[in-house]
Amino acid sequence: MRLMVSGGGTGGHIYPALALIKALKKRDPDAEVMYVGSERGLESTIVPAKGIPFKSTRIQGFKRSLSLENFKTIYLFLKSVHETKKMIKEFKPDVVVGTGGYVSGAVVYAAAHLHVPTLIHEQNSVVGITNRFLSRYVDRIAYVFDAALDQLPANKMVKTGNPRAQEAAEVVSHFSWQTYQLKDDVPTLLIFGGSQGAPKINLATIAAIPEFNQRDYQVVFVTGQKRYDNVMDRLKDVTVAENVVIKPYISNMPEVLPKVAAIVGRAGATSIAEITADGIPSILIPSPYVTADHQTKNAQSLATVGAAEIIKEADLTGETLIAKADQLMNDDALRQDMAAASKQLGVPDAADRVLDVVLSLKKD
Ligand SMILES: CC(=O)N[C@H]1[C@@H](OP(=O)(O)OP(=O)(O)OC[C@H]2O[C@@H](n3ccc(=O)[nH]c3=O)[C@H](O)[C@@H]2O)O[C@H](CO)[C@@H](O)[C@@H]1O
Repeated sequence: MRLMVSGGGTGGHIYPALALIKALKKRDPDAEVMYVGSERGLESTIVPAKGIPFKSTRIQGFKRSLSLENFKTIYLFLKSVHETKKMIKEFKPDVVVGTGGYVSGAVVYAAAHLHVPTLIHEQNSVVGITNRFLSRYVDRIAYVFDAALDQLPANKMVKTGNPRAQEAAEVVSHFSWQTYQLKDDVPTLLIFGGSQGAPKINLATIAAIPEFNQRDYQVVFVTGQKRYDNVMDRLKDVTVAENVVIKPYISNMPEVLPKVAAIVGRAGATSIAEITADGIPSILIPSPYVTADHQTKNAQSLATVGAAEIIKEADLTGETLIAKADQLMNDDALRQDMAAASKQLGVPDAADRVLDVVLSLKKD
C-alpha cells in the first residue's frame, strides 16, 4: 500500500492524519507513506519530527474580504496543484487522503485530476471551506458529526469518527507528572487553548494563578508555542507556586491525557475526539472566531449529555475560571459522572474505520 496524506495549518488537521498513518503501519508494516504539507504550517515541524517522509508546498488561505492577496492565493493554489501533481506522479500513491486545511485542497484536487482514488476526512460539525470545495471531486468522505451530513454529497459519506480518538484510546501511558516536577497522586487540571493556544484563555489563567497557587490540586497551563514568552512576561512579578506548571506545548499529548483529572480548553474537533476517547471531564470555552461558530456546536454535543461544562468566551475571567475549576476538581463524584458520560461519546476504533475505507478504495 502506498498512501499519500495531506492536512495542515493547525494541529486539529494534522493529528488525525498522523493517527491514520499509525493505524496503517500497524496493519501493514511495509506500507509506504508520504505526507504533503504547507511550508509554514505546524505540520512542517510536527511531521518530520515523527520520522514520516514529508514534502512541502507553498500555499495560503483566502481572505474573507475582497483583496488583492486573493489573486496571490489563487496563483499559489494553481502552482501548488502543479507541484503536487509531480509529487503524485513520482510517489505513485494507491490512495490520497486529505484531512483539511488549505494544503490538502491542492493535493487532493491534484490527485483527483490524475484519477488517483481520494478520501477526505471532515472532523467538524460545520464543513470547512477546503472540504466543501473538494467534496465534488473526491471518491469518499469520512465524517464524525451527523450535522455534517446535509452539507456534503450523501452518496460519498461514511461515518468513522476521528482517527486521533483511537490513538488516544490505545496508548499505554507510562507518563509521570514527575517529569514536570509534579506529584502523581494529586489530581491534575490541564489547561490549553487548542494547538496554538488561545489569548483569552491565557489571560484568564494568568488572572487565576494566585488562586490556583493555593489549591490542593495541580494545574498544568499550556500557553501555545508562540504565546509562551508573552505569558511569562506577564507573570514576571507573579508568584507561581509548586503545584502550577507552565509549558509552551505538549508534544506527547496521548501519553499525558490519561493522567489528567480534568481539562479546560477550546472545543476543537480533534481535542474533543481525544477527550471523549479517554473519557475526561472538561470545561470547554468554544472559540467564537471559527466558521459558523462550530466549536459551540462541538461543545454542546458534550454538554447536553453531562460530559462537559461550557463557559462562553465573553464570560471568561479569572473568577469564572476558578469557580468552575474548583467545582470540578473538588468533587470526585461529579468528575466520575462526567468522565463516564464523556467516554460514551468516544469512538475508540475510528482510525481503523477510516483505514477500512482507504483500503477499499485501492485499485487491484
Ligand atoms: C482556531 C481554529 O481554527 N481551530 C480549529 C482547529 O483547531 P486546533 O488545531 O486547535 O485543533 P483541535 O483542538 O481540534 O486539536 C488540537 C490538537 O493539538 C493537540 N495539542 C494541543 C496542544 C498541545 O500542547 N499539544 C498538542 O498536541 C491536541 O491534543 C489535539 O490533538 O482545527 C479543529 C479540527 O479541524 C477545529 O475543530 C478547530 O475549530
